[in-house]
Amino acid sequence: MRTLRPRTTPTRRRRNGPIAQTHVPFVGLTGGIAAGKSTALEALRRLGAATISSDAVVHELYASSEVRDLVVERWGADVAPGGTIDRAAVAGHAFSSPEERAWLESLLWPRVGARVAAWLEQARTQDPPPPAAVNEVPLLFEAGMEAGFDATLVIVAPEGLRAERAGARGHAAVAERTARQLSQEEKAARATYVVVNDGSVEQLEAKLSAVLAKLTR
Ligand SMILES: CC(C)(COP(=O)(O)OP(=O)(O)OC[C@H]1O[C@@H](n2cnc3c(N)ncnc32)[C@H](O)[C@@H]1O)[C@@H](O)C(=O)NCCC(=O)NCCS
Ligand SMILES: Nc1ncnc2c1ncn2[C@@H]1O[C@H](COP(=O)(O)OP(=O)(O)OP(=O)(O)O)[C@@H](O)[C@H]1O
Repeated sequence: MRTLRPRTTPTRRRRNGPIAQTHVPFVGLTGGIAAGKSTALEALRRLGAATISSDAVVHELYASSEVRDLVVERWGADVAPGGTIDRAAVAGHAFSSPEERAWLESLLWPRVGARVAAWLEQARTQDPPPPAAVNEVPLLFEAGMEAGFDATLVIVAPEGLRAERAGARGHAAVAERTARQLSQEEKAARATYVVVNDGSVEQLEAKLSAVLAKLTR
């Protein structure tokens, strides 16, 4: 995927002072299935960060006729009953073979990258600047995207808790998705920051607040 760093560092005029250089760190948030990525992203939003989820962008893209029509052309009208994409049906095709999965990823990832780049440019003009601009990207390391971020943050959770939460979700093809992902340990080893989500949401938020403090120090 493309690098999302801006070409210039924005400048900002302080209310009673000279022009200040600001740099809003661009943070990639990732983790395994049901580790708590979205819960962490929401907590970071409450803590003042600008946030965007690549999963949510993918879901928006399916609502566009361009993406819907390309998916229907490949896998047939059954994946969009009544003209609306059925993501479980798409998952059934996408995870049926590495070729089908690669086709879907090559369709979506460049479009997600373009939307995130536009969002980042906008987030960096916010006044006051947010403490960080955080992008939740499930396949951050698998896609080799880490160089595009100022820092990466991995959410990990005990395997049992994750399995329980993933089961409750009812996603299609969970085993096939997991097989395409690095293990939690591998993700954690590559990360700038690791947060263990093994307590309450409030405890998770406190740990994320400490990470934000380190980022902005
Ligand atoms: C397969 C799809 C239709 C399933 O939709 P669904 O609503 O069931 O799941 P959702 O999009 O919310 O994703 C949930 C989780 O599944 C896992 N997952 C999604 N896509 C992939 C993938 N290509 N490989 C491995 N795991 C994946 C991630 O852990 C993600 O957080 C959808 O995930 C998709 O279009 N994926 C391909 C694009 C992609 O790679 N997205 C992830 C990074 S941008
Ligand atoms: N600390 C926590 N306490 C209680 N429930 C939690 C906690 N963290 C996450 N959950 C719950 O676990 C489920 C999975 O969390 P979440 O959706 O944040 O994970 P995810 O990594 O984004 O999942 P996915 O891979 O499906 O996109 C959700 O129902 C969420 O509400």
